[in-house]
Amino acid sequence: MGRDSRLGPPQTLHESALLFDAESADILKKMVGLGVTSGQTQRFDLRTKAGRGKEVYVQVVAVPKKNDSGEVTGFFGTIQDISERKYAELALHTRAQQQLLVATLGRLALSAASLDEVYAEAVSVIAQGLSVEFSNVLVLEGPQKSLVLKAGIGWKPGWMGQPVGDTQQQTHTSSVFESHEPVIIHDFSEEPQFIRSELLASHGIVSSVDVLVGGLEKPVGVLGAYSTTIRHFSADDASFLQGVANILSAAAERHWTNQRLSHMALHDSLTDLPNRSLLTDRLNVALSFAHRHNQHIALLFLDLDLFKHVNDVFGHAMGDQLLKEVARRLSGCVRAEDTVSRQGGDEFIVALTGIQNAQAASVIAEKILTVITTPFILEETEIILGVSIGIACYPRDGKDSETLMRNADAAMYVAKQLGRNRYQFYAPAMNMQALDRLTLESDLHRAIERNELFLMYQPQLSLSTGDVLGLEALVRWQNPSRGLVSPGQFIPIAENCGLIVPIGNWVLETACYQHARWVAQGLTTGTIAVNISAHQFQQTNFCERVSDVLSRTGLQPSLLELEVTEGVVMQGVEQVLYKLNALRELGVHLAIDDFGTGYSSLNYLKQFPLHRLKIDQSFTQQLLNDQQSVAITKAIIQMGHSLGLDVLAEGIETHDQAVHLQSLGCDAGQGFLYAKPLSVVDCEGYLRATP
Ligand SMILES: Nc1nc2c(ncn2[C@@H]2O[C@@H]3COP(=O)(O)O[C@H]4[C@@H](O)[C@H](n5cnc6c(=O)[nH]c(N)nc65)O[C@@H]4COP(=O)(O)O[C@H]3[C@H]2O)c(=O)[nH]1
Repeated sequence: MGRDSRLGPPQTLHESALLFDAESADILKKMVGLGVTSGQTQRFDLRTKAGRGKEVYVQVVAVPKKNDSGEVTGFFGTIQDISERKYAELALHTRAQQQLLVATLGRLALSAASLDEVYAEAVSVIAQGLSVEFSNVLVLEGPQKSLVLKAGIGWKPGWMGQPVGDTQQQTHTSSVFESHEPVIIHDFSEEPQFIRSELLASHGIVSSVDVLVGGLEKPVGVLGAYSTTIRHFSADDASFLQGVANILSAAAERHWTNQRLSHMALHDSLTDLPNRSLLTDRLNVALSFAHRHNQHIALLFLDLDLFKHVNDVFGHAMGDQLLKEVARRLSGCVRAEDTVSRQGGDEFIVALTGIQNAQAASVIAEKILTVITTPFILEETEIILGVSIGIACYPRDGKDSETLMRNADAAMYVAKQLGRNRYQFYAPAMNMQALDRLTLESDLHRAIERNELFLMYQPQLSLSTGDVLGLEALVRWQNPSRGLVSPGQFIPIAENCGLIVPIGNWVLETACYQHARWVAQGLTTGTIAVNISAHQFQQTNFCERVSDVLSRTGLQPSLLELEVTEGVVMQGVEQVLYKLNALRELGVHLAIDDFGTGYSSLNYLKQFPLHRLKIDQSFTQQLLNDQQSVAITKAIIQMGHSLGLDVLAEGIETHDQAVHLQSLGCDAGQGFLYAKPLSVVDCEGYLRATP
């Protein structure tokens, strides 16, 4: 203050005013003036600067001295230092303000649409709460763990969104990451151990306080307040800042959790590809865009061929790995704006947007066929896959996502029917086929109870002696409105809808019963072969059922031959082996049907207790004009013999085929050359006529 205290108490208003700075002196004079006119005692607080700039608060009480006529002639009074109380009051006020700010930020953090909004509010809260010119939120981003200026107050334009450092540099922020404690710097020039970042240096920052914005798995970043003049940030300042940081870390966690949840809701958890609902969303957006801009969209429905075998033979873990790899390869076939999605199982949908014409889709389909048929190497095992692709195009094949998906699916089904590993564009007739499939399925449900199924029997002969070695039972369905339906038509449908089990059981029982009768009549000593489908074979009580049928029909077990396809025995080798052994114990014969068309591994075949390999009729029929078929047939016969098995060729239609097969060493045959599948009556006649 501007008066020497050795002079004693001030005697005049002027002397009193010298105690204060100009602003407070002015207030003093005004208040005393008010006392003169009102004649009232004046009581007021003044703030002024003491030595070294420290602020001092005083309370002034000025009591007017009056003469006999009541006029104010002077003042006496007191000036009391109330700084301590005032500072305490101010601190309380600041805390209350800060709490209010934190509470407001907390509320905003709950309702904000984005994290950026919360960050922006946080820096303004810091600036207000600590009365600083500079504040910021630095967020850790990217693999390099850069600290990016996400929000700030006071910084020059151009810095926002920029990386301003990382956790590796020896700065005060890296120290925050290391210690997880607030770092307060009163004066950077006195803390040479910290490199001042370019951001701080270019703004002339002298003092700082920084705290960590923590996170459950990793820190979010740092929050800081800065001053260009020396400022002694207190522990209270740091704890206010930490309060703000805690709100940010909770908001960031909540934001990431929401992001994760919505990602999970829209993506397939195994491959991370978009799922059906994200695909539908994107497709709807793309459809309205294509509508406005006269563009085409193609939807490719993909189903992996024989993927189930991979799961069965190599296990689900390998199946999962394979699906991930398939997803990766598919994503590599399309542009970023296209969508590859997994529908579940081994089904994928690829949506190609903004294509010039429908034919452009065939280029991608070819690409997909190439990448999927390129062998996959997983855990040193080579796996070969195929894929059937159905293509539906907007606007030609459908105007909405649902129709396009349905039609692409129908086209995929046709691609599968046509022999797999190919693509097929949708045609309106395909939906009729799908409808037909459905009505066929519902008719098939009633086929057994309405006695519409019956069996035909096809003789199997020794190629060298011409003796009848046995018969193969082949099911037929005589439907009143459809007429005679071939098994090629209804067996795959029965397999898909589970009806194959009751149908298969009926066939087994009927064939065994019929054969036992023929044996009893002395008409045959050969076997009866019955086709067993995968579902039937997989039933846990399959062996008991066979044994039960044998004892009920009285058929000798060695006269029953069960024909299973390669696919059936390649499903879960351990279990199959157990079942096949149990069947052998019963005394039943086992044959592998359609051999050469599947994926048998010789290693497994060696372990199975088999009696016969049946060469698929496709090889027999190509025998005379295709060298490759000759080579395969020869190899199958040699392999069968080396495993001690009997080999039978299916579909022999000509004498030349029979001679050729015999020359290759084939043991037995069946086909139209000898006899077509025969009704019970015709078969009886055939057996009687055969010596
Ligand atoms: N082109 C030609 N074909 C010949 C010749 N000789 C026989 N075939 C036909 O070839 C098929 C042989 O049966 P598959 O390979 O077991 O193939 C069977 C079998 O996989 C399945 N199937 C038939 N009956 C049953 C059954 O009771 N249960 C199960 N699960 N499947 C059955 O349906 C398939 C087709 O049966 P089908 O239509 O009866 O057709 C039979 C038979 O009629 C020939 O010389 N030339």
